[in-house]
Amino acid sequence: MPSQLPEHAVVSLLRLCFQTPRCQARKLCRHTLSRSPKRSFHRVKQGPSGLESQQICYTTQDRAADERYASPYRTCSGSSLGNQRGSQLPVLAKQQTRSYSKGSQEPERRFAVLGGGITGLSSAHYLTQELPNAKVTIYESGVTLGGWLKSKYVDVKNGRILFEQGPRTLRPNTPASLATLEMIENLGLEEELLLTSKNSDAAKNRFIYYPDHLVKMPGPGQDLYSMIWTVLTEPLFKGAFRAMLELTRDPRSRNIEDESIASFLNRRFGGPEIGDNIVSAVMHGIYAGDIYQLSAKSLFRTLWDFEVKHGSIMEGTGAMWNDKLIKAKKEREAGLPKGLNSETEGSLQEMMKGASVFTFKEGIGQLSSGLEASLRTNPNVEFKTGDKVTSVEYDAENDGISIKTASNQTPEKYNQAISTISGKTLSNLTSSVPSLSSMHAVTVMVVNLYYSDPNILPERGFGYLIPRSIPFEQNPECALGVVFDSDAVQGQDTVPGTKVTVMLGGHWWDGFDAYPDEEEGAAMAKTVLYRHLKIDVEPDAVNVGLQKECIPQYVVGHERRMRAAHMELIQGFQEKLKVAGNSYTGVGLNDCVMAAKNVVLGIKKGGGGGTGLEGFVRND
Ligand SMILES: C=Cc1c2[nH]c(c1C)Cc1[nH]c(c(CCC(=O)O)c1C)Cc1[nH]c(c(C)c1CCC(=O)O)Cc1[nH]c(c(C)c1C=C)C2
Repeated sequence: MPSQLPEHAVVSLLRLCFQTPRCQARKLCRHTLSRSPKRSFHRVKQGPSGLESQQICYTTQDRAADERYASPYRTCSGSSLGNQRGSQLPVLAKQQTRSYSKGSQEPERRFAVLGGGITGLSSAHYLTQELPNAKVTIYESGVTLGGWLKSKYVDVKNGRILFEQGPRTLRPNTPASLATLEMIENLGLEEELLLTSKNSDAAKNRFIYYPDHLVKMPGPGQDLYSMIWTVLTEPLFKGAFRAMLELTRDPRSRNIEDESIASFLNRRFGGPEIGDNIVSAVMHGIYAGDIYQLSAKSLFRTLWDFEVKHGSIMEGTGAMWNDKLIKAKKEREAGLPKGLNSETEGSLQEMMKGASVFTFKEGIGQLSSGLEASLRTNPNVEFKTGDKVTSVEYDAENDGISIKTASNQTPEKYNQAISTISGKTLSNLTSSVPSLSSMHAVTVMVVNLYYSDPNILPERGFGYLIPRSIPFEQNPECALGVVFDSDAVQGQDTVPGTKVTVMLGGHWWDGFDAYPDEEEGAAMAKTVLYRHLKIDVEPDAVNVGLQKECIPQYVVGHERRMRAAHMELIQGFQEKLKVAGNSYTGVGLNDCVMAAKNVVLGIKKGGGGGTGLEGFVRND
């Protein structure tokens, strides 16, 4: 019996849905939630950094021991590992920075980078690499750098464990990952990498909770018979066979400029089940967002284009697989290993070919701390932290940018600036980009839990997601999903055990003006784990963080809004202000690094250099 049969068309479609969008792209779709639990929690305190985030951690052995937080590895509020390492300027293993270009005769130019998160640090990195005579000032309103990358060690009995409050892993084998891998090599961080194998449980097993149990998603390596059995017997796949008729449905009318993911899937698959049950879960796991608001054109670009180009999504998917098979055959005939060519041989890319995801030995924060450490050794780079930018204006006299901060009302002048702060925040600093003012981002409460028992999970895998179709009574906590961290990444903790992260809120908390506090969040997470996984033991360590407005939502009309913002940046700033970051061209970490690189390459190329949003113009 063959164990690796070619993938079924439906499975191919699902995998496409699981791809990180390579989004390029105002009408806000009507909020069609059948339920919107407007619970009121008491207001949380403001976090100390510019990002509105708040954390508390305690162990069940010693919750009240506040003095624990004196240790940098245990400090809760904003002192992530990455930040802590960076602020002490550690000598990273093999820390080195190789130049991309040498001996440049470039005139000295002053650049401002707004935001000290991963996009800001990457932008500064590329500016120093590509334009060696650039003087770079990084503005960060918080006191620490690294943005949403928040890795933190917590002491537990007999050892320490790593908790991630933001992104935890990166995908290595996507076009967007190339820039990140190149940057990792450039920073000399290769030896710090931790890879999760494609053969691991985490790579093979991803679950959706529906209606009252975990259902394994069909994926590579699964045999066709068990896939068919799952699709036939699990209520999760209701509507899958009707979905086959997609092939026979007419493509959309040219008048539809964009629509919500729910509307797109409903139209193509003849009912809401696939969207509400499967796709809504996946969108919870990437955007913590609502498929009735998120843009199909922006986030499902490939499928969106298939509909028009091939007449149906299924036909497009078939054609795509055919092209892939032809390409693989050609590569085989040329004697090259799968997916590689002579340029990638021996590189990190080759090393990554067996990996499903990767991170660093001391957490994802090592990337930002590595960048920060490298930038701090560069005399051309200046950091301005703990000071809020209050205005960004076009400086007509010098054809540049002038920036004011809370502590300095005398404008600082720059030749150009790269804004990596959220689109909405930027629109509040200038009257020239009104199109970004309606951008919205969701808030997620992230609850990390550690149990010393390594065998309490009923299944091994990456974790599970919870679709919108789970009734409120069964998910009053508004849980989005649970990551099985101890399976997803191995090698970061010094003691065995089970580590999970429960994510709460997202779009379910849209419109809330107060959120659960840390104790409530911890209690809610434990209730979720009991209801879904029957975990009834107390965790040995808990770490709760409220990540305010952490994931921008690319809602219907995102492309049009980005095109308008592009024009506004040209008109209002003569292309001297560029934008990059998760508000625009993808919410993933890889997307952010790639956006930073593209913006800097645009500047290097000369001319206007673009705005960072020119892809939306070409894309239409
Ligand atoms: C349950 C909530 C969330 C989980 N992760 C995130 C949320 C809101 C955030 C997130 N996850 C991904 C991204 C994109 C990052 C990138 O690619 O660099 C973000 C911002 C990746 C991702 N996670 C899942 C999928 C299908 C993807 C797309 C890329 C990929 O295939 O890796 C699934 C997933 N996320 C979570 C769980 C529990 C889960 C699946 C079981 C947690």
